[in-house]
Amino acid sequence: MRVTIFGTGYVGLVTGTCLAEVGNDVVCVDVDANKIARLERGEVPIYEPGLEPLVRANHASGHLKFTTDAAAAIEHGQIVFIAVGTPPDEDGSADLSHVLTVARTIGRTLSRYTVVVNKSTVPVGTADAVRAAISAELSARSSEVGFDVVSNPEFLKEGDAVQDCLRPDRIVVGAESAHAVDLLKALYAPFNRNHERIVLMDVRSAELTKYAANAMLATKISFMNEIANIAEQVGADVEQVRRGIGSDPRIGYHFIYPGAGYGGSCFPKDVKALEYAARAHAYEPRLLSAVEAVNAAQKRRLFALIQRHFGESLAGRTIALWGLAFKPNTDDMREAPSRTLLEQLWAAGATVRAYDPEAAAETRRLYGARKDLILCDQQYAALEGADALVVVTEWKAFRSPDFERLHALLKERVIFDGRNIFEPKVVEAAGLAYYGIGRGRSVRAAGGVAT
Ligand SMILES: NC(=O)c1ccc[n+]([C@@H]2O[C@H](COP(=O)([O-])OP(=O)(O)OC[C@H]3O[C@@H](n4cnc5c(N)ncnc54)[C@H](O)[C@@H]3O)[C@@H](O)[C@H]2O)c1
Ligand SMILES: O=c1ccn([C@@H]2O[C@H](COP(=O)(O)OP(=O)(O)O[C@H]3O[C@H](CO)[C@@H](O)[C@H](O)[C@H]3O)[C@@H](O)[C@H]2O)c(=O)[nH]1
Repeated sequence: MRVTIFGTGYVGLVTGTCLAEVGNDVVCVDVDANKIARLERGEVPIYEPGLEPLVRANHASGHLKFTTDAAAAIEHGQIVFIAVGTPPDEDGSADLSHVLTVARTIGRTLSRYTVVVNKSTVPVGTADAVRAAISAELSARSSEVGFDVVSNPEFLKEGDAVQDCLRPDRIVVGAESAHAVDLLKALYAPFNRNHERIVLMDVRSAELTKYAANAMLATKISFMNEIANIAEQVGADVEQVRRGIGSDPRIGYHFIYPGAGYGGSCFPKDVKALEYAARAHAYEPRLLSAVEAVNAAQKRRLFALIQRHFGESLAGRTIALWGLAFKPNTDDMREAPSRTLLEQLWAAGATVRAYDPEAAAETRRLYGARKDLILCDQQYAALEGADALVVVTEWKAFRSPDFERLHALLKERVIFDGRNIFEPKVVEAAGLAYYGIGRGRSVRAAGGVAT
């Protein structure tokens, strides 16, 4: 099939590449000429495991093309995907300007029946707005070309994006047109072989399904962070509690890891956008507000533990950070808990020595050169001259460190484990003080309950 994808970010590039991989002819279009030039040279602008070789192979075979020429791209596609950003506006609502710009471009160019598929995360009613924007442009040039608008939200996770796209656990399709449904079924057939993954529904329900999924996952995390904070106060270990509740299949082991708070480009913005939409429809979303408030406080938790350990002033202290990306296997720093911690540490006068396997360049782009940030290219180099180690992102390489080396390098011999990846007893046996998230017993042993 001939497919066009607007937007070559995480969603557009991964979707386009996976569709090309199964034999479709895909044209990816972006307004960012620099990004397109890099992709043309075989450079993938994001770190996403497994993506670069697939992009290169499909580009070389001619199945995957990149362009800034929107009109030519629209001409190409039987199916045109919209996969552009929907960032939060100042009031928390989803900014639909990129989506609607693409819709207008489609309306100005369309010359034959096309199925327009919205993959961006958008509030309920956006498909109607996209349809209206295309229709207005078609009427302006007295064109009667037919088209359908379908909602097909994306559920891929950064760091696992290629696998999620090649092996989706569900493909939500919200459509009113039987012809559009048939076309999408045919397009997704290679990803839908072992059992039926397509969940068909009406357009508005599909739009809401995306927000419901992210809000549910964010709720699980905030719930668990709340339990962790209670565990800390009452002297229980949330890791034992996590295993105790996860074994109940109604609860499950997924997405109940407490930590430094959820970040990334999706959960924070999507919870806010759903809250905004609820209020716009005269419903007060009390649970969503609490999910967000718990998360905002959780992002400040590590700093509270560090400050309590060192006393009021951190001026002159050097803190080593392992992990800057919002989660492992990505270089994405959007809404990363590390950013809250960095900014709090700097405001308190501390210097940070940080190591992340992939996010150093992004950190440099965000913060520029500053003398209270030293980006190290090796995980133990971050510890040189540092008072304490803070684990912010649970990269695999951090899971089994050489604790004797940590003991030798750290001046104050204390570890703040923001992802609970270490066993407190093992750390303490190596002569280091241990603070985790919600691990009350060791918090007490190390000098008091944190508030
Ligand atoms: N990142 C994820 O893991 C993820 C997963 C599921 C859904 N989503 C949703 O998918 C959408 C895209 O997210 P993303 O992370 O891929 O965004 P992104 O910011 O990585 O990429 C968006 C791309 O769209 C391009 N763009 C903007 N306006 C354009 C236009 N008029 N024409 C062509 N290109 C244009 C930008 O230049 C950019 O390259 C968002 O709504 C997001 O919420 C993201
Ligand atoms: O038990 C957990 C699981 C995750 N997180 C944090 O939650 C955030 C988001 O993680 P994850 O969901 O793995 O990454 P995303 O790439 O943001 O993916 C989410 O957001 C995407 C964009 O909408 C959706 O498509 C995905 O289904 C959804 O998982 C990260 O900061 C994680 O550290 C926790 O704190 N505890």
